[in-house]
Amino acid sequence: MLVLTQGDPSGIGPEITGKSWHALHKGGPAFAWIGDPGLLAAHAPVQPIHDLAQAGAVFGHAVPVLPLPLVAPAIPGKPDRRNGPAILDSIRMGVDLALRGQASAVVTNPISKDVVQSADFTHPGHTSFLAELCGVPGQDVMMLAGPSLRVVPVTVHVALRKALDQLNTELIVRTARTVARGLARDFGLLAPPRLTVAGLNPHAGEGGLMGREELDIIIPAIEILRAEGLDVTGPLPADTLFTPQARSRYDAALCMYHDQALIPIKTLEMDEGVNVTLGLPIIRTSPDHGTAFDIAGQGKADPSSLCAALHLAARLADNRRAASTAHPV
Ligand SMILES: NC(=O)C1=CN([C@@H]2O[C@H](COP(=O)(O)OP(=O)(O)OC[C@H]3O[C@@H](n4cnc5c(N)ncnc54)[C@H](O)[C@@H]3O)[C@@H](O)[C@H]2O)C=CC1
Ligand SMILES: NCC(=O)COP(=O)(O)O
Repeated sequence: MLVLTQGDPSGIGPEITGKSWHALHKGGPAFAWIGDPGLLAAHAPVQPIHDLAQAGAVFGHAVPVLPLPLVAPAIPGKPDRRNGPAILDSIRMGVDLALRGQASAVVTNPISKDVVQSADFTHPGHTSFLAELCGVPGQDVMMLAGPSLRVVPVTVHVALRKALDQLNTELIVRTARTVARGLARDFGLLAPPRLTVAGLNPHAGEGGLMGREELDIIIPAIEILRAEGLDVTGPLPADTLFTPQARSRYDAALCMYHDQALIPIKTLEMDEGVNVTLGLPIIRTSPDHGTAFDIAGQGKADPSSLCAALHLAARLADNRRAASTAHPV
């Protein structure tokens, strides 16, 4: 059974959850929602449950809901910081159920990073928060996966200036190892994963003429990874890395900063793109888009990416279970 967090209650999460249930309630994958039942009731039939084990019997006729009431009314398009703790509690509860083996995976609805910030919560999104909750801080890797492209931002939610300072050989090596393992174990790639690494500078630095990061940081990382037996190409100029021909030559592209990775996947596969967190002891996926406050409450939200996230979570969980049965740790 998958668990789905409520996300920001003023965004499109409730609407796309209801639409996803309508699309999936006959054939699955089945999920239980962790949130305020009243929030979802406008979009689908709901049935509160007290134990996740009850969810399977409910999913065919209603969304099973593990109730987590909001403190402030959820007004579409008008996020309210008072609901921040409930948004975070939904994520905590989902992770806890997955860590205890009761949920097969956690799927998260979008949150506004800004709305949940407080003295106690300074994560720039789910990804590093999930790693902390799972007891593996710093081991999280963000991947955006679609039918024809998988991208991994090596530096993530940080100002571009700071991203350049954060980039180092060790970070690229560590990220690539996690990606290779995730592709083999969770995505079930049968052949050794083919990774490619984007350059940072125009024309991948043009031999140092347009920047030295390729020579000083990226090439040394690629050499370490190749010495470990990984299939890694690069650094390749980012401007031609996402053409159809180029995409056919790799299983995942490591990108040096957030937008280098997310612009191509959202342009090519906004509807089917899924955000996956690698490096965790649990499976977590999410739609690739955000809270879409601008259209919340208008009935216009497209549930495709959430449906894709639910399908992918179920597939990754099956693959990981099969891999752990074949190679018990
Ligand atoms: N996984 C997560 O929790 C994510 C959260 N965010 C957060 O979401 C908030 C808004 O971010 P934006 O950059 O505005 O991105 P956004 O993805 O929320 O919206 C960008 C544009 O795409 C449209 N859009 C997004 N999803 C759609 C859907 N399912 N159906 C139809 N149209 C859709 C929106 O209406 C908007 O015009 C920010 O606070 C950001 O941090 C952004 C990405 C992922
Ligand atoms: N740009 C991706 C994004 O904002 C999702 O981040 P996270 O909440 O999954 O860490």
